[in-house]
Amino acid sequence: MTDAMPTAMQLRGLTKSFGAKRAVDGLDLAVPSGCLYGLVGPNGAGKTTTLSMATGLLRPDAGTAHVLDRDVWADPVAAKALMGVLPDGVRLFDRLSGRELLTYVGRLRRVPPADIASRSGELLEALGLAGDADTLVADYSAGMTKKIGLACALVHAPRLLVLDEPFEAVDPVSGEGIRAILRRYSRDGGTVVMSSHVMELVESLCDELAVVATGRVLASGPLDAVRGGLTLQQRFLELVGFHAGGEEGLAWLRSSSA
Ligand SMILES: Nc1ncnc2c1ncn2[C@@H]1O[C@H](COP(=O)(O)OP(=O)(O)OP(=O)(O)O)[C@@H](O)[C@H]1O
Repeated sequence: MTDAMPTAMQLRGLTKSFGAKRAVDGLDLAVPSGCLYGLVGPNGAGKTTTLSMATGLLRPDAGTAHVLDRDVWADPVAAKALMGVLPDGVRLFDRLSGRELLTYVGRLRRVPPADIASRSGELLEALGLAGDADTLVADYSAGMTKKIGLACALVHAPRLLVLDEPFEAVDPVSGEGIRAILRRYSRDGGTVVMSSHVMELVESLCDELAVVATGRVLASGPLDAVRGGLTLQQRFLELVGFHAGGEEGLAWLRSSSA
């Protein structure tokens, strides 16, 4: 990382409401180039909405999003060419096999055909999908679908990867494979922004992070600075507020009352 490198992702005052619900509330974020950046927060914190606005999938009500100095909403073609995105819950063309889907995405991204073939083979192998390369994506499990989505995000060798819950539904062996891919990608100068609920994962993988709740950043920066001597789990609970109790009203769940 050098001072000359542009900030990989810069969000300023991002805001989005759904009806009366303010999902993202003037959110600022600066992700340095070359780092593995985690976005953590409780359910409904606004992580997916933020990443959708940052990647050109959802138009903000206010604020700006830049990736590598390109304005995502003023110059979407240039900005999107620099990014690989694994969105949450977006449908893939699932009547294609894994290999066909990668070929399709590679062609859309103008990757030369010979490179698409070799990169697809390597990605399918690295993600444990080689044996299902010719199976329809519609017949993939949730974890396999996540992995082929990640392969699609990588096939054009983007400079910035934006991943919404990349480890969700993924088994531990594949998870280790994905970590290795992301570490290598970052070592080679790529930047990763990923959301996750798994604190141990963020702690072991990410250099920097932001804790988000109710659409705002509660804390951000290098991992050790955010943790402040605690585990990330402890610091997270401290920041978002842990409400113990509430289980008193569930007495009917006791199996002995059946
Ligand atoms: N399309 C939508 N229409 C209405 N409300 C929405 C929509 N998308 C998100 N929201 C609301 O915006 C808030 C933020 O949602 P978002 O999906 O961004 O949170 P999240 O941090 O990604 O949550 P999770 O960790 O549960 O995936 C929530 O209150 C959610 O109900």
